[in-house]
Amino acid sequence: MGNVSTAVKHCLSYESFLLDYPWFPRLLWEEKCSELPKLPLCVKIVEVGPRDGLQNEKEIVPTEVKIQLIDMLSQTGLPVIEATSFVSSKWVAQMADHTAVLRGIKRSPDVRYPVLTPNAQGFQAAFAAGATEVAVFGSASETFSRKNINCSIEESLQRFEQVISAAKQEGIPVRGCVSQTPTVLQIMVTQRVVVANGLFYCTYSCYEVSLGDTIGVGTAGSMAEMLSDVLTEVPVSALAVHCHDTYGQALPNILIALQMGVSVVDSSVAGLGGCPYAKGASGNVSTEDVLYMLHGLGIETGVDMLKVMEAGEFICRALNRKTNSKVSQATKTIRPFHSK
Ligand SMILES: CC(C)(COP(=O)([O-])OP(=O)([O-])OC[C@H]1O[C@@H](n2cnc3c(N)ncnc32)[C@H](O)[C@@H]1OP(=O)([O-])[O-])[C@@H](O)C(=O)NCCC(=O)NCCSC(=O)C[C@@](C)(O)CC(=O)[O-]
Repeated sequence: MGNVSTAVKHCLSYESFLLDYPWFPRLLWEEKCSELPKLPLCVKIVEVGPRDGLQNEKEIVPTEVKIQLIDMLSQTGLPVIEATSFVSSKWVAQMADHTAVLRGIKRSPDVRYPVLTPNAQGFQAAFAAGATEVAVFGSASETFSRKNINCSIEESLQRFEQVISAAKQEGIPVRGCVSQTPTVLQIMVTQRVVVANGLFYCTYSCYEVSLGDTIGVGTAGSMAEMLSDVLTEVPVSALAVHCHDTYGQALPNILIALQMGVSVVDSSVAGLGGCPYAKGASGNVSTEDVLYMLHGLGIETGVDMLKVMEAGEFICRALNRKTNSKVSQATKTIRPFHSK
């Protein structure tokens, strides 16, 4: 029955299924189909490589390299590319060239380019530089909030209110990002008591909230538990997931989220990344690997995986390092299956 279940899952119609299993009754096929978790038909990928990916680089990456990376990504079909962040250069020197990056890129009319803005000062600078979308970012952990943005969760929510109200006046959409906590236990506790409230607050004003497993310790089980809690407060259409791959769990975690109805996934070209204020956190899940999984499931993204791989090769060459994308590593020797 196991093989049949797999076949049911991958068959678009009973008729095509019958070609392999001519003896299988229609009613049972329908029953099996209704038991399977439904996956979204389309997924929106939010590319975070140029910001989350590069912010942790020790050597300052030249502005032209950042611009070329974003320009290459703009040609791949990605609908959203997080371009940079308007944070303090004393905190994250790598993002000090935010204005030059935002002004230097060739914007595609089909792509949105959100930038991170932690406070009103960041918003004003981003707006002056021509940002047309911003993102606020907070945390479900008091400790991480202080380490990352130097304030308590409550203070951060007040700052977001200022950003959101200024953005609204200018007609600029705001995304929200919520980072999780450093240990599994804290995650389980704070997700219930803080994230749900924080998210409710954010979704009130943000068009979408990205739930970050910042240090990549989540499992399929904790993702399911966290999402079912959050979904009691927030509609699934307002949620995205942002998984780091520290423990190699990012893809299963994303798959669980998809099965629970989430259809927006943050990822980073070549798996670049890590948060400067989350020690030990490895890169984000790679965009190439997410695309390979999604396309393998028959889920549309509108993104050309081979072009993303080219952008990945470009940035890895510029950084003089190997890609973290398993798909890119594998396709150096093996032709890709799902090369859409
Ligand atoms: C939030 C602040 C600015 C507070 O920093 P602060 O020091 O508490 O700010 P302050 O208000 O006390 O001001 C101190 C100085 O900072 C300046 N300042 C104040 N605001 C700004 C600004 N926006 N841009 C530039 N400069 C700013 C301000 O002008 C002043 O300058 P001074 O008078 O000393 O010369 C600081 O803590 C900061 O920049 N933190 C950045 C943290 C960061 O970028 N972390 C990485 C991104 S989050 C992430 O990666 C997680 C995520 C989103 O991807 C999700 C996941 O992975 O799960």
